Amino acid sequence: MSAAKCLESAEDISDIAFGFMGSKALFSALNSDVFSLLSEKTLLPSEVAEGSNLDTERATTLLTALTALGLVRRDGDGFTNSPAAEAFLVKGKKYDFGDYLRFQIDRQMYPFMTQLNDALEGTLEEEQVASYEEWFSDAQEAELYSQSQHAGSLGPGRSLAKLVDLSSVRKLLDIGGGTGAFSISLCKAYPGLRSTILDFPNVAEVGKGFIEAEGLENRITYQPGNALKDTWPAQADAVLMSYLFSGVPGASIPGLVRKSMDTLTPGGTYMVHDFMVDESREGPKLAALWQLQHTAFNPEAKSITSTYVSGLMEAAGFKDVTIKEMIPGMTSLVFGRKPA
Ligand SMILES: Nc1ncnc2c1ncn2[C@@H]1O[C@H](CSCC[C@H]([NH3+])C(=O)O)[C@@H](O)[C@H]1O
Repeated sequence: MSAAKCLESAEDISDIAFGFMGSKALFSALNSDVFSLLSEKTLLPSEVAEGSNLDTERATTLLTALTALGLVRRDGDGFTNSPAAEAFLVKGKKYDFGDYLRFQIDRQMYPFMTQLNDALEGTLEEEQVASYEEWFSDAQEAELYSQSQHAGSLGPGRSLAKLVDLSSVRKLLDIGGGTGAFSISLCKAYPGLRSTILDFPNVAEVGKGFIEAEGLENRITYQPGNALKDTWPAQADAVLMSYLFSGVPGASIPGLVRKSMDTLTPGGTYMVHDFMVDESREGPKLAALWQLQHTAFNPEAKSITSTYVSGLMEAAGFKDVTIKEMIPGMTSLVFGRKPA
């Protein structure tokens, strides 16, 4: 349960209202490679300017903002990375997620937020409503999104492999599986596993590259298509839907749960991973905000709770339905078993 913060002051409101300036400072610094330049050293603004596409005056302005945000810190006359920036924003570091922020968040999610008001009021123009199908019919958009999503999902895929025992599963169906990050992590953890990914054709093209790079092309294959319209591969002993519910119209979710029940072999496992808020609707904050973000381009999206998902699964006949937190403060996993 997340107890929501209850604000008292005007400054608290300003922090939210002006938060977008901080987001942009972070994205601009990533685009200009500032954190990589400052990695394990202290530089003057002129030296940052020299190593980037900034000039000294503007490098000073940006470094000052980054310092005020705590992403960077002063060190004598110069600037250096905070421990968080050093660990998570420097290119090539093990836990670097800078490209995910730069590509998916800054270039794709941020612009969608400018249409949130219209989305909430139901006045979005037809062409602003971006089902993933239309959005990803543009190969470049599909690539930009999927490349960064891939990096973000490999870790959660490893967590899933530990949370659910898939040792007796032979055939996984990864619906909306994207570039296969979950399938790759699960196949690495379970040598007897094979996966079929159902996703749009342009996503499949990007995914094939990742799968070949892992040498898993014999175990992970694509069936390109639309999960809401096209036939699914018959008979799987596990079905996974990770971040599918947040991208489809809310009204289609119950049908996806029932269809998973029909597709699974007896004893099969169904897993749903997504942004889910608590039943109390107090948070977690990032789950609630991500649901709002999805509404900006998919106004028919539903703000789901984990108990809504577990209820649908139980109504469809799933047993031993279990809820676990996956990405702390952000996503949940609900899984259950089809009776043998
Ligand atoms: N109707 C649909 N049919 C097939 N795939 C879809 C549909 N709607 C959304 N998707 C895909 O769902 C994915 C959401 S992103 C999540 C990718 C992956 N499951 C992961 O967790 O990393 C994108 O790759 C979309 O193309």
